[in-house]
Amino acid sequence: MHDTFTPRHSGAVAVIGRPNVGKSTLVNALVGAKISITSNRPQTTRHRVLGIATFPGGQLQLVDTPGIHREQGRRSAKAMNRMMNRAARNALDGVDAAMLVIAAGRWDDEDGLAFEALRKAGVPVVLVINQVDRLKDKSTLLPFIAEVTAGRDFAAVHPVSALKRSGLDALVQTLLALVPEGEPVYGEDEITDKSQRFLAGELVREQLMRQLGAELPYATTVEVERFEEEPSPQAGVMYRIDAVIWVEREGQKAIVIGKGGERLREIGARARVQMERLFGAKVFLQTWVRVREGWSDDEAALRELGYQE
Ligand SMILES: Nc1nc2c(ncn2[C@@H]2O[C@H](COP(=O)(O)OP(=O)(O)OP(=O)(O)O)[C@@H](O)[C@H]2O)c(=O)[nH]1
Repeated sequence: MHDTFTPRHSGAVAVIGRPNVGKSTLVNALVGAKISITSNRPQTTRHRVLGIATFPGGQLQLVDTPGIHREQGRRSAKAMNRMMNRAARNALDGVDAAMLVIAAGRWDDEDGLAFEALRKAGVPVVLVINQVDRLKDKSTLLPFIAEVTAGRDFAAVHPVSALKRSGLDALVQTLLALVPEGEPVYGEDEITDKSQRFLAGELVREQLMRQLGAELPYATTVEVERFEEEPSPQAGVMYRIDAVIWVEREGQKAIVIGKGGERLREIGARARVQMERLFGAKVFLQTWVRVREGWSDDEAALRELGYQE
């Protein structure tokens, strides 16, 4: 009740972490809907997706930043440091706080460099230790926290499980306290600044990654050619969605389609279920695979297909 008299807070929070630690799962859990795609294949996230999470105490605009903490191959520590500082400055422009997400029990030099870059950019950093549900021996958690936080001034440390949604309330309270006082920037029922059309494409891409795994050609993208909302006598509205999966070679097309078209059917069927859940309406989805040679090297083609690095 007395909440009415407490000022609300609102601000942007960057989500940073190595591939596969669970950033997208965390954003989805905080927002309460599926807006950022997840798979167990590293580097799933190619676009910055802003998740909007509104609570009684205020609103967090979550920026999923794939760039800053990417595996940099065998570069020297110095070059890597420079790159991270640059990436941090760009990605962090205008954010009020950052979450450095790690997986419980795992911390490496790259996490240390990311922390330094964040501190240099002047944002408070909350350490989010995700996947605590996977720890076999829970007594290892406290020594791990002690080791990671030694000499590093994190604004707060939160062990969580994004998958099981545990520890998230406390994390939200911390984040709200770190962002400035202010009224929500977005409406209460808004969950992302991305269009439904964009999200539909992402859900197809998620199924491609899940179902093809290592077989998936790197140069694959999804273009939503048609996205139409129609009145439906039974269900209010329904959506007609046509999605094209672009690959670079005929051989890759055969892989995506599968024997007798089985794989493509399965990809479409599962993506449709996810879309219906997200949009809360019936979806008719058609998917095609098309070949366009060399698109991944062609900047104009990339822009046309909706890439924004
Ligand atoms: N057990 C467990 N698994 C988790 C948890 N959070 C995420 N995962 C799993 O970890 C895998 C990677 O999760 P993502 O959310 O895609 O990871 P990400 O950090 O966004 O990955 P990129 O997009 O590649 O940067 C998925 O299979 C998730 O289901 C957690 O709290 N516990």
